[in-house]
Amino acid sequence: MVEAPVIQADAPPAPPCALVIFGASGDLTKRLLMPSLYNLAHEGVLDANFTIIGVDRVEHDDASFREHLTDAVEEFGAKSHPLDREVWQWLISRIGYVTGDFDSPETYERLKTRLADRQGETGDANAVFYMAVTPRFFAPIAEHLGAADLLTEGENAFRRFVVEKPFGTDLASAKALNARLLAVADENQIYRMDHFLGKETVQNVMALRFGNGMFEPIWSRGYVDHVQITAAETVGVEQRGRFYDATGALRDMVPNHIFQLLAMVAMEPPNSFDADAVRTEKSKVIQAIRQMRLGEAATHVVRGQYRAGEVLGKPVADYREEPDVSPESHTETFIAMKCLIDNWRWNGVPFYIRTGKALATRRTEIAIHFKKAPGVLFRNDPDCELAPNVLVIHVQPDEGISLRFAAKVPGRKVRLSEVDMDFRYADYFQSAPSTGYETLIYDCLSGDPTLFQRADNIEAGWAAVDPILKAVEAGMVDVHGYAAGSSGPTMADVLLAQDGFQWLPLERDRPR
Ligand SMILES: NC(=O)C1=CN([C@@H]2O[C@H](COP(=O)(O)OP(=O)(O)OC[C@H]3O[C@@H](n4cnc5c(N)ncnc54)[C@H](OP(=O)(O)O)[C@@H]3O)[C@@H](O)[C@H]2O)C=CC1
Ligand SMILES: O=C1O[C@H](COP(=O)(O)O)[C@@H](O)[C@H](O)[C@H]1O
Repeated sequence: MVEAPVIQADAPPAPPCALVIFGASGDLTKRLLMPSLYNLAHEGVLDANFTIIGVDRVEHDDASFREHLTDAVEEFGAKSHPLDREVWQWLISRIGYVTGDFDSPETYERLKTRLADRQGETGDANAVFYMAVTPRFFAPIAEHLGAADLLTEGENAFRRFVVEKPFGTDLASAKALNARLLAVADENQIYRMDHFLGKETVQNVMALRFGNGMFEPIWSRGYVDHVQITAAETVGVEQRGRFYDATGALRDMVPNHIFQLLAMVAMEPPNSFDADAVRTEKSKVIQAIRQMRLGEAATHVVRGQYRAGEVLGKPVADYREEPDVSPESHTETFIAMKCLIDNWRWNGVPFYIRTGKALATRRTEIAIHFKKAPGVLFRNDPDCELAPNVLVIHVQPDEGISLRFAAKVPGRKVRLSEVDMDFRYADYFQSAPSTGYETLIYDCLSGDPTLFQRADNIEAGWAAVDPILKAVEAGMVDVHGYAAGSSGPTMADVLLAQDGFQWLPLERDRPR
């Protein structure tokens, strides 16, 4: 094996372990997992006895798999910094491969032999099994691992597995999947991935709320008017038409990513950063999202589908002409909805959500709109219209936090204007190149499940979404066309207008 290069890390190395990747020849491994592992190696936080074992039906031996990965990493770069050959050699020398079918017990016997050989060489029996596979294999692979006795933990050896998304397609299927996984492993061995939780700004919500004295006292229905959560993408469905047309924006984004953002903003302070303390608070708030009655979905939910248009100067086809999408498709590529949270803190405060593809700009943000100040002093002055204060957490791109408030325009007459106080991560901190998976992989290797979804988090998300899925199935929520490159269907504006609000514009400058 190649010796570890000396690189500065701000965290201790994760314990030694074999990372077994099912789906090792697939897209996720190539595009995100390997670049992330490279970045972790570059940071110096992988143990000298760290090993990767790929499992896939695509024929490879160790050498040809290493070559395949080297080509892939060259192709994608190490996600924003030039490849350091020394680090890559260090990592690649720890990679092996098992060819096999996920449905065949022999695959797991070969894997077992491989893990036993590694244990003989290194004295370490830790293993993490990463399911970078299509969801129909999540439960079967876990069951095969259980049957092959690969999930039994020793006194000094952990056995964990990571499950990718999507986790179920509704509440019933998510429960069924949880039941099958929990039949072969304990909850603390299961790491359900939600890559939004790996985003630095999402994690920063807890620092903002609980590490400062000034925000939490005003973080409730007494001061907050409403909250807007946006996850706008410029990309269309690209090559994922088959998956996306059967899924839609609601299932793809809301019960997982968007509700995780909502939970970060709306949960009660946990009594520690212990994983279960945090995840219990998240579950509580997601469970408190009011479940819509069938008829309510028509007024609280807007679905959209993109039509031909132009995004960032490039033509985009009508969604129904995208590869592997039905020409009659009614699947939504955009969804906006109003959520109410039935708890003491948030009673009566609407949380508006919108997410969609082929929109004018890429922007993920959480905007807390505060109640207006009493207008007594300025009530007769047309130059002094009071606007609400808005705190925006910019999740991506250009991560940061900004606060909008009113200031006097210089001059003899009193006039008010809105100004922004703006914190940008990039101005203060140097961040390491990242795919977004590094923190999550490191945490899983280190045994910290805080940023992974517990079974009850997932089920709570689906429970809030299920009534909407039923209303859609019953044909009660139409799908409205919107031009690619726009801000979504106009009905999304109506959704807020009927409550007297407006979305923050998707296309707006953030002054420096
Ligand atoms: N790709 C991405 O950017 C992202 C993916 N994900 C999730 O990651 C997971 C994997 O996605 P992705 O990498 O795109 O999928 P891929 O289809 O690219 O990769 C899956 C791999 O598993 C192999 N495979 C399929 N069936 C078997 C079998 N019976 N036995 C052995 N090997 C088999 C496939 O081989 P073959 O090609 O021959 O079928 C392929 O190499 C999914 O859950 C997805 O939702 C999540 C976020 C982003
Ligand atoms: O999980 C998914 O997320 C991406 C958006 O993630 P981001 O990190 O690029 O913002 C989305 O495009 C995809 O449809 C969905 O499956």
